[in-house]
Amino acid sequence: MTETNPILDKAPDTDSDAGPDGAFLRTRGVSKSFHGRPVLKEADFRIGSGEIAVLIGKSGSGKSTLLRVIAGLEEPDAGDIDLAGETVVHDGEYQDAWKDLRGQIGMIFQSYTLWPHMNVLDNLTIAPRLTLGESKGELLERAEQALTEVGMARHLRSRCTQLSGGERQRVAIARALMMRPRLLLCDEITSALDPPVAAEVLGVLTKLKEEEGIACGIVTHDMAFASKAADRICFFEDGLIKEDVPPEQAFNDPQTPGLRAFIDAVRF
Ligand SMILES: Nc1ncnc2c1ncn2[C@@H]1O[C@H](COP(=O)(O)OP(=O)(O)OP(=O)(O)O)[C@@H](O)[C@H]1O
Repeated sequence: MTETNPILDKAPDTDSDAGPDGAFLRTRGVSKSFHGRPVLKEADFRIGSGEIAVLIGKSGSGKSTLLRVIAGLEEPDAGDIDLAGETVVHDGEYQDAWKDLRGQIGMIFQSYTLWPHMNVLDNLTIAPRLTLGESKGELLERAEQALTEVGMARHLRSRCTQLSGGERQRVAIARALMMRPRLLLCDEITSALDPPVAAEVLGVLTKLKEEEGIACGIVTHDMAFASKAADRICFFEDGLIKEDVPPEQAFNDPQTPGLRAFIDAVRF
């Protein structure tokens, strides 16, 4: 019997959903100001399918804002965003393709944002129940599959208040998987976790990129985590990416003065 994956069976083919340069996500010249103060200044960024790009940089440099703009939680003022080979934002304006493709983006935050009074199954199924109109049976199967992906299958009926921080973060990843994302954006998801637990979360993300071809963008201040997780380190400074290199180069041979000073300051 052929094995099926209910999460991915309905997702687009990984090989055919990237742009011409192989990037699943690309931002070009994305700008965003808050109260007249520019936070993103024509930021160019890309993530390929099956790749983890880690954004590092000083606090307040605009890393989270870039993720939030990509996720559609903040509107860009200008610039283009391509997703799965389609332009979803052009010159700061959402295009028709955005409606079809926005569901391919999942975002996870440091604070888990799980409903504490609900059990794990309810936390996983509430959004697809409200938005996809799928049957309980289908959703149960998907929830089991998503929890298996993150090594939490035995916690289907656990209350979230009974889970440790690392377990909650894995449930938060499983919840994002319920919506069948092809792009996962993670904002400081390990900063409340101790190193062994952060390593478990890293294992989950690595498996998702390698086995499912998910594109993953991570913002973190944890340089040990960044160096292990990243295929590419993107150094963010003053509203745009100043250096985009493999982790070995970022940490051992940074080219720009900004990244050199940053790495010296945070050396672990
Ligand atoms: N909704 C908002 N309204 C007003 N200002 C905002 C808003 N979101 C972000 N900012 C401001 O934009 C700047 C960049 O914030 P952002 O959170 O993107 O930085 P960051 O690099 O992710 O920082 P950190 O590493 O501390 O999370 C900050 O000065 C922040 O106060």
